[in-house]
Amino acid sequence: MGAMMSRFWFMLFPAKEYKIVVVGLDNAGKTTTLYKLHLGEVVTTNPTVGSNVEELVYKNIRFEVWDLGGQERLRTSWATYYRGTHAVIAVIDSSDRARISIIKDELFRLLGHEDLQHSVILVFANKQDIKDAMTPAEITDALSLHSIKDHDWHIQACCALSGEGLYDGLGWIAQRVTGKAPT
Ligand SMILES: Nc1nc2c(ncn2[C@@H]2O[C@H](COP(=O)(O)OP(=O)(O)OP(=O)(O)O)[C@@H](O)[C@H]2O)c(=O)[nH]1
Ligand SMILES: [Mg+2]
Repeated sequence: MGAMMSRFWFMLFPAKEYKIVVVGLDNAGKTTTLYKLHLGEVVTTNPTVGSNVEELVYKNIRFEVWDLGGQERLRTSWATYYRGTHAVIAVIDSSDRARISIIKDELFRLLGHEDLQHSVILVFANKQDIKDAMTPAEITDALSLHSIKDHDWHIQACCALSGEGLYDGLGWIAQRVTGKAPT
């Protein structure tokens, strides 16, 4: 009876789901991040063409997470995923110094999009396990994150292979989108 009641309740009042889009250049580690969070495992990835979408539940909060392909020819289609987005995760390959200015340009283009006006921005400084990876402070400077005034943003060091830092980042998003302190 209890299960039936809770099912009925859920049908009447479905729990809110928050939408996250995951962007970043090809090879940044977006798909690895999504599946490490979803399955708790490192999956073998191929470059994403189009998108992957999975539901994550974290601290009773449901997220619909869209992982987008980062190759240059695919970036123009990122905007087709933006509507209804509560949070953007920008995954950075912290060892890819040569292309940090490219993702900076993509990030600022995205910040100007009207469908993301109310979205919060989490930057994952991924691949911290690689020797000589840029630190979060270096990436903050390189991306001019302090110049972002119209969006709430946060940078989190992480390693998608070990999972280190991923839940800290998701916790920040959870707290920002629900307005509640994490429990
Ligand atoms: N050393 C290291 N390698 C990582 C890490 N995260 C991901 N990788 C590797 O980076 C490569 C690319 O990872 P993907 O997750 O496929 O990258 P992506 O951002 O989804 O790439 P696209 O789908 O092409 O946009 C894979 O070989 C991953 O194993 C990390 O934290 N450290
Ligand atoms: Mg991918």
